[in-house]
Amino acid sequence: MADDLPGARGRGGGRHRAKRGRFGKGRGGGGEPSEGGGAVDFLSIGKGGGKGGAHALPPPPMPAVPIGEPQLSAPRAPPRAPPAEHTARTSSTTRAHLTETTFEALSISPLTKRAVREVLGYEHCTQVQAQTLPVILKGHDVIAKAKTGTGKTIGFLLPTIELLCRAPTGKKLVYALAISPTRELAGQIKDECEALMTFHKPQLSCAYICGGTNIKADVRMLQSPPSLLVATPGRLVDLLFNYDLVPLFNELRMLIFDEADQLLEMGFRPSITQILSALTSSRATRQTLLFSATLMSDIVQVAQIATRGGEATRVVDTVGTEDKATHEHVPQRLTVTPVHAQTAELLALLEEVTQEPGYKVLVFFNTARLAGMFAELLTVIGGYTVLEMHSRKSQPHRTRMAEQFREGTNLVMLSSDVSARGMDYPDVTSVLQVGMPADRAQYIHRLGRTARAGKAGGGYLLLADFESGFSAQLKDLPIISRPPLSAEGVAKYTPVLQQAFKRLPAVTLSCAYQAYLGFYNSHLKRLKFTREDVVRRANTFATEVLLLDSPPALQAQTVGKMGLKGVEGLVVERGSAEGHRKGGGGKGHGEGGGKGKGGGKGNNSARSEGRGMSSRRA
Ligand SMILES: Nc1ncnc2c1ncn2[C@@H]1O[C@H](COP(=O)(O)OP(=O)(O)OP(=O)(O)O)[C@@H](O)[C@H]1O
Repeated sequence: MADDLPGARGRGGGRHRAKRGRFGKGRGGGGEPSEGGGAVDFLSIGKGGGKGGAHALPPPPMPAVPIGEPQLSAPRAPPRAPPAEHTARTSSTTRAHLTETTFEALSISPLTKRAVREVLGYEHCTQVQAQTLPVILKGHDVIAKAKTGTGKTIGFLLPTIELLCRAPTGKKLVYALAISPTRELAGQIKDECEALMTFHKPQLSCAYICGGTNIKADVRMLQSPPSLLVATPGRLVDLLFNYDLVPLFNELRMLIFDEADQLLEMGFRPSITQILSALTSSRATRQTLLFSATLMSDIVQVAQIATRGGEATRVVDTVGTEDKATHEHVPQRLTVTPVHAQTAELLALLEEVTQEPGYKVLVFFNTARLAGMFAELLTVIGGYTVLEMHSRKSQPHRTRMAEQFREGTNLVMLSSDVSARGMDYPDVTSVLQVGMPADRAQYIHRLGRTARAGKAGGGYLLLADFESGFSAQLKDLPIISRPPLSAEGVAKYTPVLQQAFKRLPAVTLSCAYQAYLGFYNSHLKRLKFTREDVVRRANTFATEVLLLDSPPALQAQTVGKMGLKGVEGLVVERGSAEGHRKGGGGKGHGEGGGKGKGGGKGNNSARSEGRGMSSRRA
C-alpha cells in the first residue's frame, strides 16, 4: 500500500523558516468519485511535441480568467522588505537558464516586481519563467516541462499572484490551489509564495496544509482562507470530504500541480481524482498549470485528467531551448556490484566523494527503513556527520535535518524519496543512489538535487547485479561505468562492517529486511522476478548485507499483505520475530506490508502523500 510521507510541515523546506509544526493524524477520506465535467479534446495536446516555447495551439476563444489592468491598491502600511537571502541560493544551474527578460520589464504588478527585486533579489527571468508567464497570463492551461533547479516554482507562482491581484479576492474563498506531492515541497512553495506576496499583504495571503499535523488547526485556519493555498493531496481530500470544505473552492481561478507527473501517477491518482471531483464548479473557468522536470511521456493522460484540454491548453517545453538538462550534463557513474559487496562499495564511494572540500552528499535509498538502517550503520562506523531524512522520523527531526543540510557543509544526508523532488538544497556536491530507483523519472529528479549550486555536481548509482537491467532505461544519459571494488577492496571493509552490524538493534535489521523485500516485491515485473526469486534475493540481503545468520521472521499478516503466503524461504512468525540473531530481539513490523494499489477509500491523508503502489514508506 502507499504509505505516508509525514514530514516537515513546510518548515523542512522552508527558506523563510516559517514557525510551524503541528502533529496529528489525518482521518479517512471520502470515496472515490469520478471526475465531473464534460469531454474535452486532447488530441492537440502532446502531439505537437516540439520543444522550445509554447506549442502553437490556437489561442483560446476567451481567456479563462478576465484579464484587465491591474486593480491594485497599495497596502496601508507597506511591510519592510526582508533581506534578499534568496540571491545567495541562486544556483549556477538557475543562472545558466536566465534570459534577457527582466522582471522589471514584465507587465506585472509593481508590488510583485518590488518583491522580486527586494526580497528575492532576482533581476532576470529564467527560461521557464519567461516562456510560461505570457501564456498563463493569457488564460491558458499550461503543461510546462523545465529541467530541475531552473525556477519552476516562481514560474507558476508569479503569474498566479498576478492573476489574483487583477481581480477582487475579497470573499472568504481560496482562489488558487497548488498541490504538491510532499510536505517539504509544500512548505517550500509556500515560503516562496510568501516572499512574492510580501507587498501584496494583506490583500493576498498564502498558507499550506499537509498530513501528519493537527487537522483541526487547518480547519480553523481555513475559516479565514488564504487566497493561495498549498496542499498535499491526502490532507486536502480529508478536508474537502470530511470537513465539508468544498465550497471554499467554488471560485477557484488557478489549480497548480507541482511535480505533476508524480501527482498523476497511480499512487496519487485516487486522491487527485477525488480533488478534481470536488472542484467541478470551477472546472470550466479555472486555469490549470502542470509543472515538472519530467513530464511528457504520459502527457495525454496527464492532460485528460487535469486540464481543459484542446485549445485552452498549451505545452511549454523549455528543455529544448535550454542547454542540456541536468541529467544530460552532470557526470554520472554507475557501479554494479554483487549484493554482498554493496555496503563496502557505498563506504568506499563515500570516502571518495567526501574528499571534496565543503562536501554535501545526498544518498538516496528506496525506502525509509533502508535509509534509517544505513544512517544508523554510518553513525556507528563514525567519520561523518550523518543526517537522516525520511518518513519514519518525527516532524521536528526532519525540520532540523533539512535546515542543517541546507545551511551546513561536510554533511552526508541519507534520505528516502521524500527529498527526491523539488527540494532546493544548495551546493549538494554529490548525489548517490543506492539500489534501482522506482523509475527513470525518479532517477532524474534525485540527480537534480545536485548541480543546482555552482559546484560541479556528480551523480553515482550503485546497483546490485540483479538490478543492472535498470541501466537500460538510462542509456541515453552520460553515465560512465565506475569499476567495482576488487575482492581485496571489499575485504578491507569486512571487519568494520561486521562490528558495526553487530551493534545495530535487531529490530532495525528486521525492518530493513522487510522493507527490502517489500520494495522489490512491488517491482516483480520490472525485474522479471517470481515471488520465489524476490524472497531469495531478500534472504541474500539478510545474510550477506545485514550479516544475519538467517532471514528475520515476518508476521503472517505482513506476508499475506505482500501476497507472499506460502512462498518458500520466508520465516513466518508465529509469536515473536526474535531469534534470527543470537541476543537479538524485536519484531519485524511496519514498512513493507501490503501490495497493490495505493489510495482508494478511507484515504488516510498521510498515506496519500506517499508514492503509492509500492509497499514501502518513503
Ligand atoms: N529568475 C531567477 N533568478 C535567480 N534565481 C532564481 C530565479 N528563479 C528561481 N531562482 C532560484 O533558483 C532555485 C531553484 O528554483 P526552483 O526550486 O523553483 O527550481 P525547480 O525548477 O522547481 O526545481 P525542481 O525541478 O528541482 O523542483 C531556487 O533557489 C530559486 O529561488
